Amino acid sequence: MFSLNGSSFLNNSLPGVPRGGLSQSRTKFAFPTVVAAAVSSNGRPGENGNVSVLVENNPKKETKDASSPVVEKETKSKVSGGVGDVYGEDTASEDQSITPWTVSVASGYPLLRDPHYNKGLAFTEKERDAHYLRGLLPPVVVSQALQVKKMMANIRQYQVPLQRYMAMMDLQGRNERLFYKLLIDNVEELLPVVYTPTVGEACQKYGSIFRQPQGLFISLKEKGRILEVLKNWPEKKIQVIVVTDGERILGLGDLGCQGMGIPVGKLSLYTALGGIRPSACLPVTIDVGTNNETLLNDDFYIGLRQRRATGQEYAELLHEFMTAVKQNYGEKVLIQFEDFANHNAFDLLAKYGPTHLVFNDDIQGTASVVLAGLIAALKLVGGSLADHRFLFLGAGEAGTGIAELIALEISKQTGVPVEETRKKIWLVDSKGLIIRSRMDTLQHFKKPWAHEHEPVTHLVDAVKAIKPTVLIGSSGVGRTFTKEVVEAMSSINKRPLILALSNPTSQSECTAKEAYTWSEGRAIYASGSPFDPVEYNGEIHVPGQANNAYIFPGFGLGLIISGAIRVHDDMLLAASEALAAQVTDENLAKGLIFPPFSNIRKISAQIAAKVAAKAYELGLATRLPEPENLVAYAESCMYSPSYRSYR
Ligand SMILES: O=C([O-])CC(=O)C(=O)O
Ligand SMILES: [Mg+2]
Repeated sequence: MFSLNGSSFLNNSLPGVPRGGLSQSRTKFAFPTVVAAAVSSNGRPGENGNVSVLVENNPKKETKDASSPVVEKETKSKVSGGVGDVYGEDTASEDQSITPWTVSVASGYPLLRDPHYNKGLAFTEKERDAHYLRGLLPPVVVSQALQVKKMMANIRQYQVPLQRYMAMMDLQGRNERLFYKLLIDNVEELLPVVYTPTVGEACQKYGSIFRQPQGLFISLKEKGRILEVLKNWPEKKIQVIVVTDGERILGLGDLGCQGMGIPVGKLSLYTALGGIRPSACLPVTIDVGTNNETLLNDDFYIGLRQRRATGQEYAELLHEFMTAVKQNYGEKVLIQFEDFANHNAFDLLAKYGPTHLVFNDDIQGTASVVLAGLIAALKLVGGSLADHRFLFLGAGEAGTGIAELIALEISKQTGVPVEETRKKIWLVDSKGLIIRSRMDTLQHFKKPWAHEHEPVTHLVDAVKAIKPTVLIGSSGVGRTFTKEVVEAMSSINKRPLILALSNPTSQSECTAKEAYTWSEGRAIYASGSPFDPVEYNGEIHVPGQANNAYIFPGFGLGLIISGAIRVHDDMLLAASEALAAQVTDENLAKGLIFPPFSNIRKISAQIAAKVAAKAYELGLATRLPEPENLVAYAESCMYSPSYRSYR
């Protein structure tokens, strides 16, 4: 698509195209060779309400001669009662080639089918006249507020979470602004639907519930052509890409191509919670195969039916992708790696950190969120971070990422080198406590955590030996904080801090109820997936949700508004401090070490401001001059889902 700029064009018809669109005039206008759109300054057709005329077509692979007007070919359909079949579509047999070029006009019927501009029953009388909608809608005109009310009532009727998810995805594909309005206004209720935990089940069943494709699929078949594939995406001004290769979806393992639900879900949070425009978000799934036998044998599987490519073949595809992204979208596009397996996640971050604006949510996002929770929790348990001892179950992306950020923060606070502060932090993996004697066989990202100690195999024994004040689960394996483990934590600490981070709910190390019951109401508990409040001995305990969703949307917004070109660890620390500062005494009194999600857009603006300030301080920001009030600036940049008026 190329843009025809100029304001007069926005208000008038395309040359040769009657106002009101091609759909009403197909017999007069055949095979337009011009692909044109009313494009506003942000590259999005009519984003500012200029939806007068939008024509898109794809005559690239034109097989017919554009100069021979098809209209003159008197083809009469034999299928549907002799209606003119000017394109020969109905009369062609199934094995006959025809050109599938389409003409869509953001007016009349196609306007109702375009999720970016559709408002459904909220189109005003004036808009119905101006955009040829008369008769295409029932007479009533309703407000967006009423549409929200109706959709929420509809969604609440579904008892099965996956049905709610599908209803939300359908809405996103039908009326984007209404989708975001719903999500923003009902964030606490709908986050678990479009995101963790339901998105996990959606990915597991993605093939069977697949309807409209969402996002960009880049498979081994596209090797050598990734730049071309990026150009197929309809939006040109991309600011955030979330990419997965589906190898470690939440704690559910390898879901191959069906991991697409994750980038789609994360990006809808970028918009709803962080205010990034939906048109600037690009979900990507890289399909290099799957080692999941169930999926390989599933008729409905949507991905490549082969085992995962590894080594050079994998690295080359990823490198082509990273190069093409920078070439197509420039230096300032944020690439968020999501749910890659450990063996690739660390390497990708290390490899592309110096050359691209990359962020690994599972390593860095989780770390920043958990550190924020710990900083807030200090007000309940006392002392400084350096006074605490930390024990992790799980030494993968989340575990080692959190551990490193804690060590870094303690080092900043105390001036003690990070090599020393790491000694306050112990990790247990599937083979037991990570200790010096295991050094030779440890993966590189575990090595900094190998301290001097006797071998310990079981978590409960590690708790007894290390005597941690904080226990963090990040192994992706559910039900591992047993009664014995929680009791051991509670016998050592007056207020044991227990974080069960693995997702979705089925993989949680222990439930909120278990943590409160087994600690006799003393635990300070937060989990990756949400749990309801729990009553124990007449007292209500509210579990916090230690989920990345607190940080990445605001973090990304901060990078974008400052025009940052690289991510720096100090930005993660700044984000943690900004989030921790949002936890009120009232929250803490309920045992909550994270603020409620209901305030998340305000929180995101605070995080964005601190991250942007750090980018300026570090000389990594390119948007100059630095805005005076970064919070106000962040807020002013945020997308609002209210309908625009169409002239
Ligand atoms: O998606 C979430 O809820 C958090 C996350 O990144 C993960 O568990 O991989
Ligand atoms: Mg993740």
